[in-house]
Amino acid sequence: MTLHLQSNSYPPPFRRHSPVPQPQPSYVSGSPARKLDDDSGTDPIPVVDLGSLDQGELREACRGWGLFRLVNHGVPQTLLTMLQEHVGRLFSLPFEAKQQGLFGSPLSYFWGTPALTPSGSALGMGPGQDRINWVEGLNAPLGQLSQLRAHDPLLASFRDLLQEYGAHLGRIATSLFPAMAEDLGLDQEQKDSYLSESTGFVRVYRYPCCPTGSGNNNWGMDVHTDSSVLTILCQDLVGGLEVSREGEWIRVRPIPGTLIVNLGDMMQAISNDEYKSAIHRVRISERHDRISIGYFVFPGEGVVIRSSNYQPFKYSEFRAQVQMDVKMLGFKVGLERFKIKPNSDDNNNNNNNNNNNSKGISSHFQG
Ligand SMILES: O=C(O)CCC(=O)C(=O)O
Ligand SMILES: [Fe+2]
Repeated sequence: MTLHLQSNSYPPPFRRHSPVPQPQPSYVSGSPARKLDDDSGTDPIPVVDLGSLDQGELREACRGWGLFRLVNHGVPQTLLTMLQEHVGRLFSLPFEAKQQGLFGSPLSYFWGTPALTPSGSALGMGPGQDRINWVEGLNAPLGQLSQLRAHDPLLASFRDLLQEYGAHLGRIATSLFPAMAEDLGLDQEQKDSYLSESTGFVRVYRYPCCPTGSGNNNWGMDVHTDSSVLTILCQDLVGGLEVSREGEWIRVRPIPGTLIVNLGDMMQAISNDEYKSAIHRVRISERHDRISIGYFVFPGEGVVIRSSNYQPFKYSEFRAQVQMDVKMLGFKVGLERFKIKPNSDDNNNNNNNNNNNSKGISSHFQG
């Protein structure tokens, strides 16, 4: 009975590939760690300690990687564990119920692609996008969570956990950003407006396992950059996140109790390309479903980003352009659309139609 229910929890294309699901690995730190993705226990990902922020380390990580591991972040381990377990329970509910709006506004359920419209529904696939991503998710705008009519205790406790988690992540983002702004020499107005806690949202994901893993060029999430200023990820022990560095794919190993911060496109633009928007992807596990929780934060509503490599633009314009590209071309062109190109008409005109040859690496986006 339980197994029957669990296998029906998957979106149909994932079912025939999903063997009897394996038990979810526990996220509990301090318990004998099941290092599912690990053989050596270390990786080269830079570490930043939020408890005693070292400007030099932060600077190196932002300039060289666009991604780092955050320790001493102050989010209680019990909260991380409870949220992970809760997310696992929500995704094990029957697929049809999830698809038919079981969770209710402002939560929205999606699968097959992380590219969503601003209201949170999956964006239709464009011409080049015939492959689905092996993922299902729930989008949760933190500012609207109080509107959630939690008729079910499972939903009510999910909302409470998300609110508590969101407050912590807002604290982390607003502690990290001023240090980055300082390093970049931003003025006070830019420091105050380029990251706005009120824009934060959370996405929770389940990546179903697949016996062939990513062997058939099937990805949990295809190679992409995030559109955010900052993204902060909490992953379980299954692993699969990979970041590109100097042309090499590097595994971002799951280490209990740590979070992963990655810089998004808005941060790259704000920094005039001094910082990198991390290019990353998610590999599918052959044996275990994977749960992860992403927090995304953006510039304030209506704020114009100014930097010498880019035309002045608002995040809302960037997002609209990305949506159009994904729909029309099947992939995200991203920052290239807004880049000022020397000796091109773009400098005198708008450049929105001129970059169809510059295929972005990203097929997906957040926002
Ligand atoms: O699940 C992960 O580890 C990464 C998710 C991700 O890249 C995204 O949501 O943009
Ligand atoms: Fe991402």
